[in-house]
Formats: sequence, C-alpha cells, structure tokens
Amino acid sequence: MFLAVEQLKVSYRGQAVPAVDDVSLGLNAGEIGVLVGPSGCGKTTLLRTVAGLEEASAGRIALQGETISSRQKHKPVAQRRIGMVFQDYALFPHLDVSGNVAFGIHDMPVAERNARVAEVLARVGLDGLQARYPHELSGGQQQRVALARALAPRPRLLLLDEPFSNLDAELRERLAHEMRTIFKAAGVTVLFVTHDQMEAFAIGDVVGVMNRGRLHQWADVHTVYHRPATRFVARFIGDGVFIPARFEPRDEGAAMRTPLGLLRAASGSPLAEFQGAGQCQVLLRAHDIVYDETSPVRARLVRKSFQGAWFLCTLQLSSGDLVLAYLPSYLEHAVGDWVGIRPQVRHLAAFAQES
Ligand SMILES: Nc1ncnc2c1ncn2[C@@H]1O[C@H](COP(=O)(O)OP(=O)(O)OP(=O)(O)O)[C@@H](O)[C@H]1O
Repeated sequence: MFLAVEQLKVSYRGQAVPAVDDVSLGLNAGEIGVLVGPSGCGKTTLLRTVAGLEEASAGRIALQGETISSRQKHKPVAQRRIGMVFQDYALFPHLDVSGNVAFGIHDMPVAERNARVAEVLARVGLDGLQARYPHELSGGQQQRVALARALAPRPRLLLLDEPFSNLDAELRERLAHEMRTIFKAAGVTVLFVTHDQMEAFAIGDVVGVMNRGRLHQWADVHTVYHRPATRFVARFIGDGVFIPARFEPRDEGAAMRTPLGLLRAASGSPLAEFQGAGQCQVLLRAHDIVYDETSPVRARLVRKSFQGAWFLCTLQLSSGDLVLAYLPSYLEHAVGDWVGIRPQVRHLAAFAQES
C-alpha cells in the first residue's frame, strides 16, 4: 500500500474517548480516498495525524513503506512531503497568484520555479491569472490557487479537509468533478475529508464512513452504497429505511419475507448468516420501491418533499411500516392517497434486529 493506516488511535489530552479509534485503511498510489461522517466523528483528526500535526497514541501510519507516525516515531511535518488544502484556503493576501503558488518551492532555481508555477496553474485551469491578488478572485478560483500551491512541490500525498465548505452548492459539485480530473491527471494520491456524501461519491475511488472515531467501512463507492457494512453506514448514506424481515431458504437462493412480500437476493448477497436468526431487518432505499398502479401492494402517502423531477415520498404500508420512494413529480398524489408500489431490490442488505 502507498499509504497504510494500521489500527490508529489518536487521543487528545484530557479527553476520555479517543478522537480516532482503531482505524485501519489503505490507499494505492494514485488513488483518491474520501472520509465522510458526521461532525465530530474524527475525520479531521485522522487527516491531521497523517499530516503530522497530531501524534498517534497507538497504531501506525506508513507512507511508501516507511513509518511516519507511531507511538515511538513521529516524522516531522516538513519532512513528510505531504501537501495540504484546508477549507479556509489560507492564501497570502499580500502575494499574487504566482507568489502564492511559488511559496513552497523557493529552493528551486528561478527558471524551473517559474515553469512549475505555470504548469500547475494550467493544470488547475487558472492560466492568465498569475498577477491577480486573492481578493480579486472568486471563491472557486481561490480554492484552485490553494490546490495549485499544494501541488507545486510535488507532494507524495495530498490531504484536503472540506475544501469546498465555503462555496455554494452548485459550485461545489462542479469543483468536485474538476478536482477529480485534476488529481487523476497529476497522478497524485489523495485523502479527502468531507461531511457531504455526494461530494464523496463524485471524487472518491474509495470511501470511508466514520462515526465516533471508528471507521465503519472502507470500500469502493458502489460497495458502500449497495452493501453497507453496518447499520450506521446504511443510515448515513442515501435515503433508506429498515423494515422487518425473516429469512426464507429457497431452491433458487435465499430470500427475505417482508411486509412488501418476498424479496429475493441477487447472487452474492450475504443473507445466509440470517438463517435461523428469527426476525431481522432489511434496508430499503428509496429507489428500491417503484411506482406501479397495477401492483396489489398499496401504501398510503404520508409525506412528500419536492426534489425537482421527483418527490421523495414517505409511504405507510398496511402493516404500519414506513418505506421511502421517489415518485415522479408529474403525478399529483395528495398526502393520504393510497398508491400502488412494487419492490425492485437489486442489492438486498440485511441486518440483525436492533437491540
Ligand atoms: N484540539 C482538540 N482537543 C481536544 N479535543 C479535540 C480537539 N480537536 C478535536 N477534538 C475532539 O475530537 C473529536 C473529533 O473531532 P474532529 O475535528 O476530528 O471531527 P470531524 O469529524 O472532523 O468534525 P467536523 O466535521 O465538525 O470538523 C471531537 O469530539 C472533537 O471535539
């Protein structure tokens, strides 16, 4: 692994609970990893420890095979060759764009330095803005200068902590896609922190979901979405609910009996462990339920929220259980109406009954 974090624990002085607790993850060279999780879950602490700004209480961080953080060893920040971009950009107001970008490469010969500044500015799409000062740039442009400044010294690893949090939603989404393209073109290995799951999906090759210092899952975006490792991941990612279910063996593969009928697992769904478990629960995402007026399954519309092309609807089954569904916004159902629905579950994720 290019970056390996092994059973890392980070405790702040005077705090009973560690901010990062037994976290292990790995990134291959050129991969983009994104950590998501609610406020206070330990994302920033983990990132700062990789940067060398916090010390490891236990476990190890290795970069290209070399231990940079452990209880015994703490490689100084300046020697790690790790670039960082934070949410407040921290550009120097008295330096123009070139000056800001050249800041970390002062030891380069002038001609080489100028060429490198021009190269990274072109890479982030800021050609021609060399002489502007930070206050003459938009928020998105300032963030790109911060990125160019971090890339200029050719860091081994780039760390970004909520770099778009000061930008509006539309710009964030555009920049998220642009940044991914820039990272891939530069071939840089990236660890990125955000609380926004859409940003995580847009940028990451690998996504990690954290809660209370623990990493619940570290996997490709598809796996995190369709095969959440824990209830927390299932709840945090996407729109979904849990409904009661009971395992039923079938000749053609496992299935779950639910208030929506029998839900069959696509091959590979890990349901066998629920055999004989009695009552358990399955996760139903809003897109697992489709609108179908001919369906014998009816549900009462309890709530709807307009989201443009569709409504995100909460529907109550005759069993009393609630499910979510996206209904096309041209349908004019009122709250209280009974609607025909049909489950169309491709990835069945089951969980033990919550105690
Ligand atoms: N310098 C510090 N001293 C003591 N406790 C701290 C310090 N920094 C963070 N913490 C605590 O460590 C935990 C993890 O905080 P951290 O900032 O890593 O979370 P986060 O997931 O990045 O949150 P956010 O998204 O709000 O930035 C929190 O409980 C926080 O209160």
